[in-house]
Amino acid sequence: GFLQVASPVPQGPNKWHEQFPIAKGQRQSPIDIVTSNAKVDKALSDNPLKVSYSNNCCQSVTNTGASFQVVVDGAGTEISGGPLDSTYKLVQFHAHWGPLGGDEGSEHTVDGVTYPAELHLVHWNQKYKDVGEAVDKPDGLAVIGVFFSRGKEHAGFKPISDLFAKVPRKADKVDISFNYDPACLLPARRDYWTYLGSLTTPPLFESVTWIVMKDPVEVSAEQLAALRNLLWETPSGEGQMCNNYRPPQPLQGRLVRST
Ligand SMILES: CCc1cc2c(cc1OS(N)(=O)=O)CC[C@@H]1[C@@H]2CC[C@]2(C)[C@@H](O)CC[C@@H]12
Ligand SMILES: [Zn+2]
Repeated sequence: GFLQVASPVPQGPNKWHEQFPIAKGQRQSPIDIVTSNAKVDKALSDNPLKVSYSNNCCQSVTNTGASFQVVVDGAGTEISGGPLDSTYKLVQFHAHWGPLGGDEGSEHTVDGVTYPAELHLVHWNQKYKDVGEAVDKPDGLAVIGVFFSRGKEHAGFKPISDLFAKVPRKADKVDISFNYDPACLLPARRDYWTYLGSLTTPPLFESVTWIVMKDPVEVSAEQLAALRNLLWETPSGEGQMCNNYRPPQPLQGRLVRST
């Protein structure tokens, strides 16, 4: 989890409730997905999740000080169907990861199992005028989570992971001049779990319909290591960005549905 230190470095997750009481809310994320408790919902397959991304939507990669973030021009980059009652537009994607070589780092866990990293593709509901209006509404956001496992190199992730060395410091930014279709980061099998949750860092708004893909995608140890080209503030000064994940939160009786 995040480091427990005095400001200016951000406070760790178990201190967030002091400034953001919603941290102890009824629909916080991430959660541990207990697969035996997930309920298969035919409605999810009757109206399949539709992912239609364009291949020139990615504008830039930036170091937010908490993750990398690929900023997307959402034009024509939308998802709908599945658990969603309207069209949601992609605005950014980022990830969370653990220590070098470790197996923790994902935010969601599956029957207590962690993955070395988790990608989040963040979308906002088109019924709102912009992401700023959508961000704190109960149906405002939809985030697709994809687990990264350590294995062979992910050719589709390489153009992005090669850019991390160019944005070492907070607010560093590099333009993406090549065509890139973020759908290449999704697993081939599109089965998922879905539940109502929240942002996983402050402001922790309870505005996210989570869609967590069941299958991880493989990335190489080098690609996981490239995440550490990103630097952030630590108590002893600048250090490699890692462990930027929130641990699982109480389910509070929520239902997790499954395709
Ligand atoms: C990394 C945590 C985070 C913050 C935010 C989002 C997504 C986030 O990651 S996560 N892990 O999917 O919850 C989506 C929308 C962002 C929000 C932070 C606050 C805003 C930037 C608002 O000011 C307008 C859009 C908002
Ligand atoms: Zn995230």
